[in-house]
Amino acid sequence: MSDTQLKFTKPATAASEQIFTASAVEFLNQLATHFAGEIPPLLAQREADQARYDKGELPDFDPATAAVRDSDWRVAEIPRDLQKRRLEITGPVDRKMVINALNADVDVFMADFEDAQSPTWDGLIDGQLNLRDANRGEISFEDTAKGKRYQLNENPALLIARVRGLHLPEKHILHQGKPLPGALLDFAMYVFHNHQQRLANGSGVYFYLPKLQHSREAAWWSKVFTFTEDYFELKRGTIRATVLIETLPAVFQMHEILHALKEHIVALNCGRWDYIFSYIKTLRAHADRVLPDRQVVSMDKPFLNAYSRLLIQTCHKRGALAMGGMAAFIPSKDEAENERILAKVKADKEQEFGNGHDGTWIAHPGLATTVKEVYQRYLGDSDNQLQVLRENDTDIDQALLLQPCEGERTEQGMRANIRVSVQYIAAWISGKGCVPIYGLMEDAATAEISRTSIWQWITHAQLLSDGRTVTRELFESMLAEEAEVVRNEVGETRWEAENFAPAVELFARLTVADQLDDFLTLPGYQLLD
Ligand SMILES: CC(=O)SCCNC(=O)CCNC(=O)[C@H](O)C(C)(C)COP(=O)(O)OP(=O)(O)OC[C@H]1O[C@@H](n2cnc3c(N)ncnc32)[C@H](O)[C@@H]1OP(=O)(O)O
Ligand SMILES: O=CC(=O)O
Ligand SMILES: [Mg+2]
Repeated sequence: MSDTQLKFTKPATAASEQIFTASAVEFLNQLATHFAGEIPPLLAQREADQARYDKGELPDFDPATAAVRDSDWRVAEIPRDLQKRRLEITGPVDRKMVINALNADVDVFMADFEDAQSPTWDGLIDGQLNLRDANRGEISFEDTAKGKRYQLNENPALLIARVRGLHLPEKHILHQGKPLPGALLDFAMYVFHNHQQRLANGSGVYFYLPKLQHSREAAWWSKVFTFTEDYFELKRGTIRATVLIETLPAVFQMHEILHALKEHIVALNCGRWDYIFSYIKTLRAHADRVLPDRQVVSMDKPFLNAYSRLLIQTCHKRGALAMGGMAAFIPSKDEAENERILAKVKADKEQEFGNGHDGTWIAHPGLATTVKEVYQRYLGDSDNQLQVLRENDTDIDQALLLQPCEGERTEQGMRANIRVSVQYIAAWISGKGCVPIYGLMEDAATAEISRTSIWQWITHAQLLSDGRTVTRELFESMLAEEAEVVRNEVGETRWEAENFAPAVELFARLTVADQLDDFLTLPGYQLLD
């Protein structure tokens, strides 16, 4: 410990001392020393790729790795407890949510340090403690206001932790004077505090990896996993990953990503919301591929259905599971409205299981029964649909994956994007990474679609359905009006206490900028903690 190159910028607390023990810090220091320095070049490569797309090139399959796509190989065998993942609930890592999710009628709980989690220092530490306690079966929670006690039921769901993306720094720990990559921190502490318990439970240490853009990033994770297994003298493959295919460049790299991680990977997942965001971001300079209203961009659109089918074809050929994604609807207390919501969720999940996905996501336990009925019809007694090979899907090429999405751009759609962006950014910089807004689950990925859509409409001077051109001035006048709408909706007390004014300011700045900011969470992070 004495030669650690890590410096903590926050004073220790009773909670942080349980996570940052001397041996945990030593492991983190080792990981950072070996691997943190490789992240800036990986991020620089993303920028270099983007510069080519900005000059007119389009993402495509890489001819240099044709041999990986064309040759025969399979990923390592999927561990028994990861073969049945028909329904997964996701949620941030706060204590009540963790217990409710593990008790839900689902196979897996994806505990999220990413899209659904605003990375406050205290929230991250609590999250690690909550997952440690959950793995030990020792988690409980007392809601004194409601007089309700929460504890784990028998046979809780299987826990998979999602770490932050490679772009997000952790400013409260410096390594050699620079912020540590957030992903390394989340990964290191989760492995350190849980590997023994999870092995004792007869399982392994399981992760979701978000927002990869290229197989070189998967190769980096493979090295991190291998190093970690050697460090703790764990059998190769104790650590297993599910990789989200949720960036446009990554859809052209799926075989390569599976190959780079083939000793550790078990599945790919259609992270549809970030994928749509990435479509906007990657093709920001392409005026012929501007997306319509967010509500129109659903998974039955040809470019998104092709993405789902190609992911299934790729995974099943390689012996990996193909997970579906998140329908963002959440239940309503209004009965008629709830019926409409459940019908939409059902239709969405029908398409996924009909395509051949092995499982899917829900954001709320109230959707479990509806989705269960769907997967039971497709899977019967089977754990998964690995036998669905989609070999006849020869139509999926670059043109289809990038096909422009038809649909209107409306004033109503633009105003909804504004209100959602303001409310989500306010929540995020107040420490809440996932919130219900107008009947939808909004998290970092869905909110990114709202704010980048408007940037794209302004940048490419799009026409609204009423004939008006979207300009900065139009946006600014709508923002002033919609901010007032939100202010009336949330009330003066919340407006003042929950960072709505800084949210409006940040959102306005990002939306009228000449250059598109890659992630709202990067400038947002400067306002956090
Ligand atoms: C694009 C992507 O990356 S998707 C993945 C990331 N996003 C997510 O994980 C979203 C997870 N979902 C959520 O965070 C929540 O459902 C929200 C914020 C959208 C809505 O939460 P709430 O406002 O609490 O909903 P609501 O009041 O209907 O909740 C009812 C109960 O269900 C529980 N609940 C709701 N969602 C979840 C969940 N995902 N996991 C576990 N429990 C949940 C609540 O804790 C509450 O429990 P209680 O009755 O014991 O108090
Ligand atoms: O992480 C999931 C997504 O849809 O984004
Ligand atoms: Mg995502």
